Order: sequence, then C-alpha cells, then structure tokens
Amino acid sequence: MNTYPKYRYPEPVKIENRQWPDRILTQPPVWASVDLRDGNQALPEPMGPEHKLEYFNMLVGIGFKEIEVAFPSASADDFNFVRMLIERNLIPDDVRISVLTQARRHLIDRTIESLRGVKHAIAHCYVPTSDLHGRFVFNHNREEVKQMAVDGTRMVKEAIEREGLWGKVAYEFSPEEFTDSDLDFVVEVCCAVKEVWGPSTPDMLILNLPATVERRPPNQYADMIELFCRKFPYLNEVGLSLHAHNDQGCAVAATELALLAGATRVEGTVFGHGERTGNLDVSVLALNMESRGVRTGLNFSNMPEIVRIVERNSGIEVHPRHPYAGDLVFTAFSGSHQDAIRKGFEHRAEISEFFRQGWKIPYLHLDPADLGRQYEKLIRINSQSGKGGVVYVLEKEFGVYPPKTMHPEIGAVVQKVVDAEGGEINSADLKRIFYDNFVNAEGPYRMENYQRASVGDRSGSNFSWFINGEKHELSGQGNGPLSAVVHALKSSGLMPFFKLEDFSERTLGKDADAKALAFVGLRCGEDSEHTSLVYGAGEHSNIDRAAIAALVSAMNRAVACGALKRP
Ligand SMILES: CC(=O)SCCNC(=O)CCNC(=O)[C@H](O)C(C)(C)COP(=O)(O)OP(=O)(O)OC[C@H]1O[C@@H](n2cnc3c(N)ncnc32)[C@H](O)[C@@H]1OP(=O)(O)O
Ligand SMILES: CC(C)C(=O)C(=O)O
Repeated sequence: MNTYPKYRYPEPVKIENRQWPDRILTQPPVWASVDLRDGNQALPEPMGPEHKLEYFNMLVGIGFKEIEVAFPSASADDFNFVRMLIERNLIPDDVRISVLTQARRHLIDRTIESLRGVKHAIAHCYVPTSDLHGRFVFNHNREEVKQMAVDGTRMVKEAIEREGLWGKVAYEFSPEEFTDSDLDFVVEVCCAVKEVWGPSTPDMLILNLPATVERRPPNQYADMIELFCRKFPYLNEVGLSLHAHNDQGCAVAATELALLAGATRVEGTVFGHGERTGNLDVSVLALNMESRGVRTGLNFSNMPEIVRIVERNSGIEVHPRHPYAGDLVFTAFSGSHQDAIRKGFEHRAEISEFFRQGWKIPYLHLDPADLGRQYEKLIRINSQSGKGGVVYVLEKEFGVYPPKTMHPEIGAVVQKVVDAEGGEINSADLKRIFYDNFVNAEGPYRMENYQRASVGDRSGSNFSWFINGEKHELSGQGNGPLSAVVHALKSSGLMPFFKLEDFSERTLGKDADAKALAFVGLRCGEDSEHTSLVYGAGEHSNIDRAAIAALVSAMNRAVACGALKRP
C-alpha cells in the first residue's frame, strides 16, 4: 500500500548567503524567442511555413536577435522552413536562428543538414537530467544519462564541422527538467558537455537551465541558478540561459528572480504559448522591465498589431486580461477608478513634477500609448461607472466639457439608464443619453422668433414665449443676450423662481461652421435651505441661441425633476 503523501514541498537546494534578493535588474538579458518551436509544438494545429514566416518577421520586428525556428528532424515542414529562411536569405544579418534536436545521431545529422549555408545559427540539443526521466523514461542511470549528453554534444560538434559550419554555428545544451534534477549532477553533466565542446565564449556556448515543468516556487529556481553559478567552473565561457514554463503561473516571477541570480539569457514566447500552460511570456517580462525604466531592446509599441499576428497564426486568442496585450487591461469600469484616472490625466504635469517621474497615473502603471493603445478606450461605461468616467468619455471622445458642478447630474442620469438597460454602453450611446436628457430638453417652456435688438451697449431681445402652448410676446434688455431674456421673463411676471447661477459655453470643433454648446445652471427653489442646482445645455450654430436654448432646457429639466413648479 502506498503510504506516502500525494504531494510534497519541493526540497530546496542548500545555499548560504544568497545574493540575488538584494540585487535589482538594470540590464536586459539576451532575448531568445521559442515561439516557432516550443510555442508551435504546443498548438492544436502547428503553423505551416507561411504562418511561420509572418510570425518570424514579426519577431524580427520586435527586436529578437535569437529565434528558435524549428525542430527540423520532426517534419518536412519544419526542415523546409529552415531551408527557406536560409536559401531565400530571409534572416537579417544580426539575427541568429536556432534549431532543436534530441541527442540521437540521425536526428542531429538531419538538424545540422538543415543549417547548410547559414551565416550564423545555434544548434540546440537537450537531454533530460532528472532521475524521473533518466530512470523511468530512458531506463538509464546517471552515468548513462551523462554519456547521452556527452555523445550528443560530440555528434553535434562533428556534424557542424562536417557541414563546414564551425565558428558559425553556436551550441546550446539544455539539461531538460533542470529544476527537477540534482544540482551537483547537472553541474557534472554541463562540465562534461563544456569539455567536449572545448574553449568557448558566452555567445558560442549556451547552457540553458529549464524549468521544463514548473514544480518549484520562483525563489527556489533563483536559488538553483545562483548555486549553479557558484559551482560551474567555466561560467565566463558560457551564456547562462533560462527557460521557464508556467505550470504554477509563476514563470515571469521565476525568470525575474533567476535573472537576479545570475542568468544572462532568457527563452520564452511572445504571449506565453508553449506546452501545457505555456512558456515564459516574454512580452510581460520585457514590459515589466520597461515599466521599471530598463530599456530592453524589444519593441512592443504596436501591441494591437502584434496581437493580431499572433492570434491569426496561432489560432489562439489573447486573453482580454493578458497583462499589456489584453483588450481590457487599460480599461476602467468602476467609478472610483475612472474618476482617479481622469484626475491623473488632468494633473499629469504636476504629478510628474511631484514624483520626479515622467509617468505616474492612478491605476495605470504604464502609459498605454507606449504600446500603441488608445486613451479613448481607457474608460468604459457600465453600471459600476461613476460621473468621472462618464465625463471623461464625453470630454475625450466628443469635446463636450460640462462644468464640474454639472457632473453629478450627468452621472445620475447615465446611471439610471444603464441600470434600466443593463450591460455596458458604448460611447455613442453615452452621447445619445447626454443629448436626449440635457440638450434642448423639451417641457412646458418653448421659445420662438428670437431676435436680438441691441440698444447702445445693452443687449436687447424680442421673442415669442410659450408656456404649455400659450403664446406670449416678450422683450427685455440686459448685459448680454441671456440676461436680456431673463429680464424679459422677469418683467413679464412669467418667470418661475430661480437664479441663473452658472453659465459656460464652448465651441464643438474648430472650423467656421462649428456649433457652440452652452451650459446653464439654475438655482431653483424659493426656500433657501432647500434649493437645488439644475443644468440644461443648448447647442446652436449661433452662440447667443445656444445660451438661450440652454436656459430653456434647464427650465424644462427643472420642472421635470420637481425643482420648479409646473406652470
Ligand atoms: C521539453 C521539450 O519541449 S523537448 C522538445 C520536444 N519536442 C518534440 O518532441 C517535437 C518534435 N518531436 C518529434 O517529432 C519526434 O518526437 C522525433 C522526430 C524527435 C522523434 O520521434 P521518434 O523517433 O518516433 O521517437 P519519440 O518521439 O517517441 O521519442 C521517444 C524516443 O526518444 C528518446 N528520447 C527522448 N528524448 C531524447 C533526447 N533528448 N535525446 C535522446 N533520445 C531521446 C526516448 O528515449 C525514446 O526512445 P525509445 O524509443 O528508444 O524508447
Ligand atoms: C528543450 C527544452 C529547453 C525545453 O523545451 C524545456 O525544457 O521545456
């Protein structure tokens, strides 16, 4: 009977005086994309050459200088893709392609054959070093596993020499399942591999230490890397690479810590495609670093296009909450977030001065514009939204700038509609709600035949005033057209009790035909302890008419909400 617990905490390596927790990342690693190999091998439908080529060009555009493009011995498609890149001269001079193989002679020979004529490249061979693999997959003891690594390395070296590619093709060796292997044994295997390969430099011999399956917490990966660095005697002759999978969702964290621990190179895929839960997501790691001020050499400034290319070729959609690339990640639905973001944008210069930092905005740790994302999409409106977000969209999308004291009224009206209709509303709906409720609102009051009749420096107005359809001819004078209308109403005794408390006006658009949008706030109520401020808005090509329309609109709204008595 099995009396063991089903799961155990992974045994940490014994390390004293670890250094990595006190370090910070200030330099980018060498970035290596494995999208077209590890990412591709895990797609339900692996990419054909055309898809791979579009993807390859995208990776080059992002700035990857090392790209694993195939497992050439696996299929004719993979082999031919490598041949196509080389024969059609599609690899930029500063980019090295990489090809992966098992440590078996016929596979190695075929792999190196695929590189014929390449200017420079990396041949990558893997041998699992864990006891789980050694004993139960290969039926090998550790000595035999080490021999596989030694033989594989020798076969790769010989094949490279045979193809006349020595000096052009670097070697990468991966002790697969590094994090599930005995560290001293990995060091022993890597020493043996290095000795077969001979004297080298970090760009010509890469040791890639993978978390093939994420079985440990991130700090333990870092400990293993730091200990490897201490124990491996040829460290200055090799590039030390990471390759983390994401089974526990910590591949980014594990890689960040392992970089602190001494690794110099990172393998991963743009949005984390790869076996099972995927590989390290390079876009997240790189943009995390960028958000901390480290220039990475990778360019994600056109993220929406990168998303389109990856989705089109992989057939897998990017999750809407994917950090940096997801559709929703620069969107705020909730009212307090919307309000804070809007204020953050309003005070950008002061914030920058205060924190001595170019970018610091509530709820947004990075400028969406750096990824080619739109500010307009920052805020979306649903039942959780508040006035801040609503007004932000009106301002940014439609140039409608209501006065601050009007914001609560607009927020309440929109909230009521969204509550009634449910779901999310788009900006066009928002504009419609605003216009239906505030602009030229109808009710008992109506004006017709307005004529301006200035007398000296006083404004005069003559107009027909309708109350519940009953017509009155009025005229009055004032400091401006709006006050002339108010005086006309007052002197005729037809004005309900209100005080014109706020007025503002803005043109919508910049051309000569632009319309004006005016806002009028009325302080309503005869009892001074219980007054309320009610706004209306008016739109017209003539600024006087816009102001007067806003007044009529405000009076009608005030009647509708009970702030003024119905005439
Ligand atoms: C962690 C990773 O992602 S590693 C990359 C994995 N990617 C792939 O496997 C995709 C491409 N692979 C393939 O197309 C095929 O597996 C091939 C062409 C490489 C090999 O195919 P086959 O010869 O049919 O073997 P199969 O795939 O079943 O592999 C199992 C055999 O390979 C051996 N093997 C597995 N890994 C290695 C290795 N790294 N080095 C040497 N031999 C190995 C196994 O011991 C087993 O041998 P056995 O048949 O003597 O027991
Ligand atoms: C080939 C190796 C690096 C690999 O893909 C892994 O270990 O996950």
